[in-house]
Amino acid sequence: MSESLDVNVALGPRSYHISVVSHQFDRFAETLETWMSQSPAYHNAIQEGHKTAFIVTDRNLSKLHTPHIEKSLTAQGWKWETAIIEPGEKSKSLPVISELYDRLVAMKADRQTVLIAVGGGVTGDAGGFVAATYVRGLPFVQVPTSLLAHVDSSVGGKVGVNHSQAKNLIGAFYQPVGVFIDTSTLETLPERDYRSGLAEVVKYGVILDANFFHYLEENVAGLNERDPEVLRNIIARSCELKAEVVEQDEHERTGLRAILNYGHTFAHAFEALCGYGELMHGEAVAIGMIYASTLAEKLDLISKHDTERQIHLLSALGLPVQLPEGVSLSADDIIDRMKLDKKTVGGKLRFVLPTCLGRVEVFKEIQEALVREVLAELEHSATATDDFQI
Ligand SMILES: NC(=O)c1ccc[n+]([C@@H]2O[C@H](COP(=O)([O-])OP(=O)(O)OC[C@H]3O[C@@H](n4cnc5c(N)ncnc54)[C@H](O)[C@@H]3O)[C@@H](O)[C@H]2O)c1
Ligand SMILES: O=C(O)C(=O)C[C@@H](O)[C@H](O)[C@H](O)COP(=O)(O)O
Ligand SMILES: [Zn+2]
Repeated sequence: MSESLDVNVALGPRSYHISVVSHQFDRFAETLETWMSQSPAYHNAIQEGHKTAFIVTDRNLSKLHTPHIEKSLTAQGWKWETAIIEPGEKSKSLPVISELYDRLVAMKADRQTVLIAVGGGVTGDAGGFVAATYVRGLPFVQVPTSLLAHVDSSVGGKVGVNHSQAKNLIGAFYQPVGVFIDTSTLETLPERDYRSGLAEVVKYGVILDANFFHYLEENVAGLNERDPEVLRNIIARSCELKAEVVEQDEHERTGLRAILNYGHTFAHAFEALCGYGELMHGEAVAIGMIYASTLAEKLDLISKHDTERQIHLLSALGLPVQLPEGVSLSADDIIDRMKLDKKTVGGKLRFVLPTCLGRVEVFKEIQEALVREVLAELEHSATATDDFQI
């Protein structure tokens, strides 16, 4: 994976680059300066020599890859401070955000202080929310280190934290100045976190690209072995697909961007009800996609065979396709939590459902009774090919 690759996210004055490289952390600060110089909002900072950064990272990354970023910044004459948050979903919370604000106050950060999030989706979402809100906006750079963050969370500008009742309920749309993906970080990513990222990759195949779905089916072995060439292909294609959607509907106003939420209406309810961090986000999305696809079957939108292909691929990638053994959630609770989903309007649930592999639509008038049928059916079904436990 030596060649570098660049995906552009074209959003007018908020356009930015996603740079996909391998073993090139020593070039990070140089790349950052190039991006800032090209940005209409921040080119003055570099010209005037303001080179101060606030790094947000989690405790695991602080011992692995964050030191490379710090070293690169120092070599290029930057001053920086690092704030370390605890790993895991519980850090996507307002108390953690508040602690980060305190650190920025203590270092007398100003509007030219660059916030660099080094970590998985949790660090990117929480760090990004701080960047969006502190002094009404700091320049923000994503250095994603998990597969999920490479293919999804670092791109598109959704930042925020969870409410105890619902995922990502408090947040903003705030685009980064650039996304620096060094795929070498995947060498240290634990297995469960790696597989969680694969769920969002499968999602892109179902919602937008049947050929990509087929590519994933054909490359299960390479995916399971983290084959560098396969990884590079899936990261690049996922970023391209997400960029195309975000470019057309940055703020999820037309409904197009909502397609990226396939499986998430169920998934977010499961994550909140199981307790944040019990199910990984990607695991919940894998299960949620099968619930959504089953709902689509009931509406005669998709064939049983197409749901089975998803079950088969997700299972082959070591992902759950039903709630873990021992987890029993009431339908009332699930529907209650789904009503807090950001797609819900006037108390009516909206679902992103497949009409074939490679295509989904947003459906606004789904009978609650049908959703209850799916919840009841799948709670006791034996769809998974492997047992999965959290
Ligand atoms: N903003 C978006 O568009 C978007 C998209 C998808 C998901 N998300 C959010 O992303 C979060 C999930 O992200 P995640 O799966 O990356 O979780 P995470 O940030 O909790 O990372 C998972 C675990 O992997 C560790 N880790 C990360 N990179 C590592 C590496 N290279 N080596 C060793 N350990 C490493 C972390 O320390 C953590 O323990 C969820 O909160 C989800 O809601 C956001
Ligand atoms: O970027 C998007 O848009 C997505 O929906 C991507 C999702 O994978 C991601 O989990 C996102 O955080 C969900 O957003 P939300 O608006 O449903 O909270
Ligand atoms: Zn997601």
